[in-house]
Amino acid sequence: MKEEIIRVKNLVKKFGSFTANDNLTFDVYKGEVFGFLGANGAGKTTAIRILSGLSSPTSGKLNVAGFDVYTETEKIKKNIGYMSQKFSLYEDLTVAENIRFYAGIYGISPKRRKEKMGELLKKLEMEKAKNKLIAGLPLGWKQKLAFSVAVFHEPKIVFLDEPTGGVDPVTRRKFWDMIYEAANDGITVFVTTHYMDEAEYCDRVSIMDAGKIEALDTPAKLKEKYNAKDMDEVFLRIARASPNPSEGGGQETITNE
Ligand SMILES: Nc1ncnc2c1ncn2[C@@H]1O[C@H](COP(=O)(O)OP(=O)(O)OP(=O)(O)O)[C@@H](O)[C@H]1O
Repeated sequence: MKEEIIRVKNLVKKFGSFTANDNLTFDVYKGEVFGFLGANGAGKTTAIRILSGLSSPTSGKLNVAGFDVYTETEKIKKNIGYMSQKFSLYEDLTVAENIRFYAGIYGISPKRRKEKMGELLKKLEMEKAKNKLIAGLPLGWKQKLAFSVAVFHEPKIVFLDEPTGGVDPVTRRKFWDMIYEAANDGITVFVTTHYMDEAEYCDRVSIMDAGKIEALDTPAKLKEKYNAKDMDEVFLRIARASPNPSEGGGQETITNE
């Protein structure tokens, strides 16, 4: 039996008279890798911020990891991890300082933190970079570390908002190995991406356009339904460019390299 770990019913988020999330209804199952796709400005980050307890919905019924998004945001924050392309690590702190900082936020004991930090640095092959400032690290390393820090406290769900932006395909593939590893450990992965090859790696994919979910299914079923050879074709049939290019809009689908 599939168990819903995220339940969203009729989510509406308005900014003034503008509707960024227009009546979204969907569930995410425990342990799945759920792709949350849409063109720039479709409303993905807005929904992720709400699901992470960082912003309030205008209306709708939402439950994340067993907690209500209106009244139990602190509990939600303890049970999730969050990584965005724009905000993740502190550039002016070292690798070890960042790990310590996030472990502290999530209430991990110093003993456990020490053990886990050793394991993590070994796994990432970053033992020698332990005392280096984040600012000087290659982007691919930063992303791997940001992801590891986001799941350091073994959350039930990790939200990844465009985690692989700007890195080469090989680094992206390696990043996805880490995503699968987390999913195998039982962490539900909720991920946004503009890379359509990554959409193929997801168990299920939702595609948003102008604040609405236009399609939601497995990549195989979506390709069948839209008679498309790949997810890039599916995406282009569904998603349009943002209506307001000054808000970072415009189509930005990145196809398979
Ligand atoms: N705080 C805010 N106030 C007003 N409008 C906002 C606010 N936050 C987001 N928006 C608008 O809501 C819409 C959806 O934005 P959102 O960032 O959720 O899109 P997105 O799908 O994540 O896009 P991208 O792929 O570019 O990250 C955009 O038109 C954006 O300008």
